[in-house]
Amino acid sequence: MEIKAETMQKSKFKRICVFCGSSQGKKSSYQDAAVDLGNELVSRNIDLVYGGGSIGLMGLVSQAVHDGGRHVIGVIPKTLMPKELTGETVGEVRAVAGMHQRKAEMAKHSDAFIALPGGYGTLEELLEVITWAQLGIHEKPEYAPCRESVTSKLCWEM
Ligand SMILES: C/C(=C\CNc1ncnc2c1ncn2[C@@H]1O[C@H](COP(=O)(O)O)[C@@H](O)[C@H]1O)CO
Repeated sequence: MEIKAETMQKSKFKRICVFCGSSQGKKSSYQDAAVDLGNELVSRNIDLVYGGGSIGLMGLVSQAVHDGGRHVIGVIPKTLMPKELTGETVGEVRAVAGMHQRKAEMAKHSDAFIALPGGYGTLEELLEVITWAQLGIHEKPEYAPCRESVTSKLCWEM
């Protein structure tokens, strides 16, 4: 299934959850995609929900959304804070007890999910929300970029 930007109405989503890597990845296009997506959310007046980390692609997308003046909610397990949070935090940080609560909290506060490049953690998070949709637990859409770069023309496929 492919959903083009033209079909995504500006006001359809208030908050989107972004799953992405805790590292920056091997290609600079991944980092570009994270910043571009952050800027795209800002241009559409969409707030961000994410895993709360300041490292990797998570750090880049959250910084872009925060810099653009949109609200950022980061949901992070207390035990992961020393590992995934370095330096200053952006936006609102919600500390939770564990990984399951993190995913539930991120899903609760989001109208849709987008996955950028990442590792096993990103894959796990995306697959979980897809399977929740399959089970009828939610009806929120999931998108993953169909290209390395999600620059001006947003083009998603799942
Ligand atoms: C549910 C549990 C383990 C399953 N593994 C993960 N579940 C949810 N999120 C995870 C898991 N492993 C890592 N993460 C987080 O994903 C983010 C991106 O990680 P990536 O590997 O760089 O893509 C990062 O915030 C990880 O913390 C435990 O019961």
